[in-house]
Amino acid sequence: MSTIEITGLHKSFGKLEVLRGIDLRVEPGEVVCVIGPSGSGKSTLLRCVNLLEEPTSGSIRVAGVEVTDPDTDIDAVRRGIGMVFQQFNLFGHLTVRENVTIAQRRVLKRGRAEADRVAAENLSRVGLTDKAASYPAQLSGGQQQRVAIARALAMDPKLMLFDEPTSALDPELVGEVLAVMRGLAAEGMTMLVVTHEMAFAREVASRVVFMDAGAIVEQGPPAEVFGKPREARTREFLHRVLEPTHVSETEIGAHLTD
Ligand SMILES: Nc1ncnc2c1ncn2[C@@H]1O[C@H](COP(=O)(O)OP(=O)(O)OP(=O)(O)O)[C@@H](O)[C@H]1O
Repeated sequence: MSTIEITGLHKSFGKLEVLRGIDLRVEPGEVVCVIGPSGSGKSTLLRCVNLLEEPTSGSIRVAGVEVTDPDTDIDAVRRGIGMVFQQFNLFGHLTVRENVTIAQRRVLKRGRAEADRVAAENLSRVGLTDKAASYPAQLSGGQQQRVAIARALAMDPKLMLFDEPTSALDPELVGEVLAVMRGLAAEGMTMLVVTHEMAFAREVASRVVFMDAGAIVEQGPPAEVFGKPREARTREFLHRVLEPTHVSETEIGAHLTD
């Protein structure tokens, strides 16, 4: 049974058709990285998986449960999914430890001692044992995002969704978050990751999915998608994001005399 099975997914916002028939499966233990131009629908796809957006049509099964079925207990489905967003969304008035324990206590009804133990375990996993008593404002962006990952992990997710988790970070802090994600991938966590970090996708993904204009244009192992892209649109995108832009003097000249 696939962890995620998306079939014929369409999503429109008014007249704007953002997802135009997505078919995608994520198998247990896979790390699937979704890449593509800005506005191609990557975040919307991720948000449909746990019904943060309501699909216009199509089917989404998470661990065999149809999330679009009105009878599905969506909160129960969400409990099995760890979400990590671009923004860390930590509570500023709570310590790091409290940020990692609050949902465990309220949602999973764990007692304080058990929640603290799980928090300590997961803060250690993301390398932040010494920050448990700090407040978010005392941490760097990279550390705050690692707290957000520890918070998600503390809920024992079966699957994790990452929506551009490093986009809000200064470049020197990106590596520490990617290192934590790399560690999770190595542990066999099932991950669906929307990312602009091509090096991460290339090294860590079991499969790379290239989206453009609301559709999956091509997908495959990173060596194939990055090394020998089949579709012209994939090649153009990769050329644009991987190559430094060179504008020759002739091109500048041509532009000026237009
Ligand atoms: N709630 C919304 N209401 C209206 N339009 C929306 C909404 N959410 C997204 N869109 C539009 O849907 C399109 C796809 O957005 P989405 O965020 O999924 O793209 P993306 O590929 O993740 O882009 P980026 O890489 O820039 O984050 C965009 O044109 C966006 O403006």
